[in-house]
Amino acid sequence: QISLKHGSHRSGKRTDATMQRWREYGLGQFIHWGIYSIPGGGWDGKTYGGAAEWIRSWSGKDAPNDWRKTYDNLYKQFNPVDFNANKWAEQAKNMGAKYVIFTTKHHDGFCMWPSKYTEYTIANTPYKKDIVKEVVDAYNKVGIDVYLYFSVMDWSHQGWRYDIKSPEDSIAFESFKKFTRNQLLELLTSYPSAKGLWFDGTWDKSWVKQAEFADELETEMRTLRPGLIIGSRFRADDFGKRHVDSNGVMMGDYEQGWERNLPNSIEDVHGHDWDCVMTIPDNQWGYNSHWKGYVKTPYNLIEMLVKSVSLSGNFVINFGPDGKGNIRQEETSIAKEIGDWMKTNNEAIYGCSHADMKKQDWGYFTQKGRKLYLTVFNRPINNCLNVEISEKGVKPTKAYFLANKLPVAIQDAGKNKQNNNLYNIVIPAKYISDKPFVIVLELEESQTNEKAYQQART
Ligand SMILES: Cc1ccc([C@@H]2N[C@@H](C)[C@@H](O)[C@H]2O)cc1
Repeated sequence: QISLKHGSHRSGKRTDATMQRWREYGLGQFIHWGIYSIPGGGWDGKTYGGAAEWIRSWSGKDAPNDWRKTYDNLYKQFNPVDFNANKWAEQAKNMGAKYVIFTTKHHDGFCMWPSKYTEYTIANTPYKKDIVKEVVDAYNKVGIDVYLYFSVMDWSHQGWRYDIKSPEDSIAFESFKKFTRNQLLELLTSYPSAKGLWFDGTWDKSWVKQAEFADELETEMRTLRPGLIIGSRFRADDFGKRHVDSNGVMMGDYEQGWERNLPNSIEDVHGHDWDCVMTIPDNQWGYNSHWKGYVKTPYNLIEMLVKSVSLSGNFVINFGPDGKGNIRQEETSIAKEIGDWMKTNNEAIYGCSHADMKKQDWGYFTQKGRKLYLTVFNRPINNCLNVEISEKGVKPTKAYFLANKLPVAIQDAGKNKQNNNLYNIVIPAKYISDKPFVIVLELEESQTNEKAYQQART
């Protein structure tokens, strides 16, 4: 055990109601929207390869000439006339999202709210209005909780440094730390209904060296907003360790490392709360006019959602509106397909978590109380869903389609070598589905188990 002043201040999951609400979300929406959405990954008719929200950092042959100057003046033309936060919120509601993570400030430093601490904000654009407020109000109105994405790394600020290598650097970075604290407190006081902060841009050596400052700032924010939810990506410990401290204990309230990635087993989760944030194309968060490579289908995303919940995590799908405030057609149709699926099957998602069941090839288990939800992606040729119950004295008593409650047969398939009970859940051959479907399996303590309990009691 290494003694740490600025490591994790809590081991194990948070047990308060606010965190339980977070745990039950299942599905979230990420929105990356900012000045980078105007170029959309290209300029002067030429498109570039990297992630569109990083276009300010491109240079040389990878960017138009005189690019930095052009980029830093883009805000003067930012006027998203098609933006309608209520339309976005409605679409997210219909998709089945329970929370949204919205980019208040990405790495380029442009603020989508009228921050008092810099001129580089929405207030100084033709649009003028407070976009963060419009998003917070519209999403809250339809019952979707709002989380604010904030990039600590801020390329536009004079005091930002990648590393601190000289007295000048440390003086400059002190001004940057003050600025960062001011903006975070400003966000928390301006948008009191925001439930949490989703931090990014915290890998720079300069920031990793700020264990004490970041720890005190996190405490200050949690004091200002009791119940505030902050992930593992905000700060580093005394020795620069991030996400988990030098004793291997996670910092923050949930693991934020699953970016464009998913755990493969419950062991990978290490008992933490976690979210996976996922792009629809391979690796574009901000609007890119030319999606290159594979674009995930609604069913790829639904499988990732069900897999996330089956491993007790939340799944967050990213949308990148364009410079005029439109959500692109590909994202709209994906939101619709997922929403249609969720309307029928959301009972297998909301409030569900990992079931201590052996993973089967046909799909995933999620669980809520004594109900198991079997979401089938790979229907077996013989229509038998194998289920193996290791918990002694527990047996399935009822099985039915979630969609229409029609019963499904349960076959006792004996025991395996490990003496676990095997069952086949038999899908009627005539049942046809071109979409993943859910079967509910109700479990009960079997009589033998209760009898044993009775004997023990007399
Ligand atoms: C190497 C790398 C740094 C930052 C990112 C940012 N995190 C995502 C949530 C997006 O904001 C992306 O720009 C992605 C990859």
